[in-house]
Amino acid sequence: MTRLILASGSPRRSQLLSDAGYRFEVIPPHDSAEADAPRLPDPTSLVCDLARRKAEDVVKRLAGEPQPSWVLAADTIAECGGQVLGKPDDAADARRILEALSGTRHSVLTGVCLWRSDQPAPAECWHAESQLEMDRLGDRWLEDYLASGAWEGKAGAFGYQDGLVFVRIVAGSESNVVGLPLDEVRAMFQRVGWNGLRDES
Ligand SMILES: Cc1cn([C@H]2C[C@H](O)[C@@H](COP(=O)(O)OP(=O)(O)OP(=O)(O)O)O2)c(=O)[nH]c1=O
Repeated sequence: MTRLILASGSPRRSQLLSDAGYRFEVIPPHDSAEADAPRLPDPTSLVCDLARRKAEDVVKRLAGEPQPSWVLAADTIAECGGQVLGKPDDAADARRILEALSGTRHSVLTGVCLWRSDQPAPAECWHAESQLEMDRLGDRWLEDYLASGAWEGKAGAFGYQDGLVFVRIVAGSESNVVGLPLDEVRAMFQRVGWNGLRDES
């Protein structure tokens, strides 16, 4: 069985893939994988490009391995009114992002890339999108949320998995919002003929 490498340092992505029953190893991409990426204006192109760069970083590190591996990478952003909102740099940036999302309908997009480490190019590179709506955030609530630090490491400065009552999904999947669209990932594995479920022989 060809092994699967999750090229991600995101605990949420590891949890989603593990809860879906897949056997995999984790090799986080280097930060440099994204460092020189162009800030593409189109959100779809941006998340696909970043997912590809993350996968490519790990594929290159596997070059000397005797057996090929499947490498899976992803990138998630929020998008509101054409503005791309990624992970906040600090509390002030988290405030800026949440104030932009407050009281709006917005999207969360995840780009996914699957690359076999002995191949010169990815087997799959695509994106999934979910639509969400967020209540208008009160100042007091916003101060408390910013002080909690729950925004750290999360695109859009919120974690849908945290059971937040102020944001709802109106279209698309929850797993896509949290960082890995599982239905599409499952279909992708079938297309490339990989079935690395833990309970398979
Ligand atoms: C919108 C949203 C994002 N997120 C997280 C998923 C991702 O971890 C993160 C988006 O940042 P990413 O840059 O996509 O991923 P990452 O830096 O966390 O990890 P890596 O690049 O190594 O794969 O935001 C949530 O946990 N909940 C949410 O509701």
